[in-house]
Formats: sequence, C-alpha cells, structure tokens
Amino acid sequence: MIQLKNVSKIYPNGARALVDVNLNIGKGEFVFLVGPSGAGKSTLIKLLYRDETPTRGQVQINGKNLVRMREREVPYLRRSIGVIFQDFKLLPNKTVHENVAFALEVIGVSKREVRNRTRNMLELVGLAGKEKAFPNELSGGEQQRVCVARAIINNPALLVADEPTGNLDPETAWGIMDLLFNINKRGTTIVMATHARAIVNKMQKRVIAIENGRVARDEEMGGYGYDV
Ligand SMILES: Nc1ncnc2c1ncn2[C@@H]1O[C@H](COP(=O)(O)OP(=O)(O)OP(=O)(O)O)[C@@H](O)[C@H]1O
Repeated sequence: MIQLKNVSKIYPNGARALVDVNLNIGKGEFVFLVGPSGAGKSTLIKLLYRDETPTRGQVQINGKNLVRMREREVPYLRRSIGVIFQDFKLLPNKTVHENVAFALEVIGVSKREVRNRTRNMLELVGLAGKEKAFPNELSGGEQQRVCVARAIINNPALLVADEPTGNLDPETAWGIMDLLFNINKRGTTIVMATHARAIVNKMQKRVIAIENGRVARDEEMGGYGYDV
C-alpha cells in the first residue's frame, strides 16, 4: 500500500531529515515509527499525506505517485487518508458535532447523511452527549477522540498519527490506542509516530526505528528499544 523508494528529504535550511529511506507497508498493517527526537519521524509522516515532498526518491500510496501528483489532485488524496496530531488541531469556534461533520460537508455529503454518520461516529468514539460542546470544554482525551472521529469518518484506507497520545495521561492514552486498534482491525492501515514506550512494547506490532533520517530497525512484533 505504501512504498518509499530511496527517499531523502533535505529542508531548505539544509537539515537532512531523511536519507535514502526504503520502506514497504502493506494494507491493514499497524506500524509504529519510533526513534529519538529529530530523527525524521514527523517528516516521514508528512510525506505520506503530501504535506511535504521528498528531495529525492519516490513515495507511492496505492500505486499513486505522490511526488508527481498535481496540486489539484492533492485534496482527493487527503480524502483517503486520515490524519491525527499530538495537538489535536480542532476548530475552536465549532462544536464537537461541527468539527466532525465538517469533514463530510466539504465533500458534498447530504445534510441528512452528515447528521447520521456524525452521530454514529461520535457514539463509536464514546462521545455521545458531547455533540454541542466546544473543544475548550473537553478534556485532552475527549478532544483526541473528536480528532479520531474526524479522521476516520470518511473510511480512509490509511490513518497516520503523529504522537497522538503525546499530550495525554497514560490511562487516557490507552483509551485512544483501543480506538486505533479497533479501527485497524476493521482494515484501516495505521502508521503512528510515537515516544510512548509502554504502548509500543505492549501492542507487539511492527516497529520501524528511524535514526538520523535512516531506517535503523524494522521488526515484526517489535518493541520500543532505546531501553536504558
Ligand atoms: N520545516 C522544517 N524546516 C527545517 N528543518 C526541519 C523542518 N521540520 C523538521 N526539520 C528538521 O528535520 C529533522 C527531522 O525532524 P522531524 O520533525 O521529522 O523529527 P521527529 O523524529 O519527528 O522528532 P520528534 O520526535 O522530536 O517529533 C530535524 O533535524 C528537524 O530539525
């Protein structure tokens, strides 16, 4: 599903974020990206939803070449990819319902369907009853649940998450991981960058370690590593 071939990314300031990365990720996999701060994890995630393009090499998702993709094709790509961030990025002046519904409204889904699907999705993530709340009236865990709902409401083939539990206490983090785990079981491919050692060790999924912009380790059912 995801193929990176000889991918390097050098930012305009000269920072070498990724160096000759080769990766294949299959449909339905759950992959943790681990590695020290500044190793290149976020950069790799950004390449997947074309927030950045590589300096060299190829990025393909479902056979689509993201490097040669035209600007006007990018919105279509983004519809098939859900994105979750550490800092939520919810619209502060919109309610929970509106934040999630927005993802459907922009692709022209009928009002009735938007209402039904949004309600079902908020129930799935355990937020029934919070539809009218604004983001600043929610806990961090609840806000991240809204983000999960927003990210998956289009049934994306791929979900990418950049430290989705970074701002959450351990128990709340596990709640989010349960959600992601269930979404993955329904067939969605998940790539998640994280520093959460306990989560990676417990889940026993594929672990790709990035160090100095290179793949330093790639293990099926791996652990976090970097144990001191
Ligand atoms: N927009 C940018 N412009 C210039 N340099 C950047 C930019 N984004 C990242 N970098 C640099 O690229 C390298 C990789 O950064 P990246 O954010 O991908 O690392 P990371 O592994 O996600 O780190 P962390 O775990 O701290 O989030 C770092 O040296 C960083 O300073």
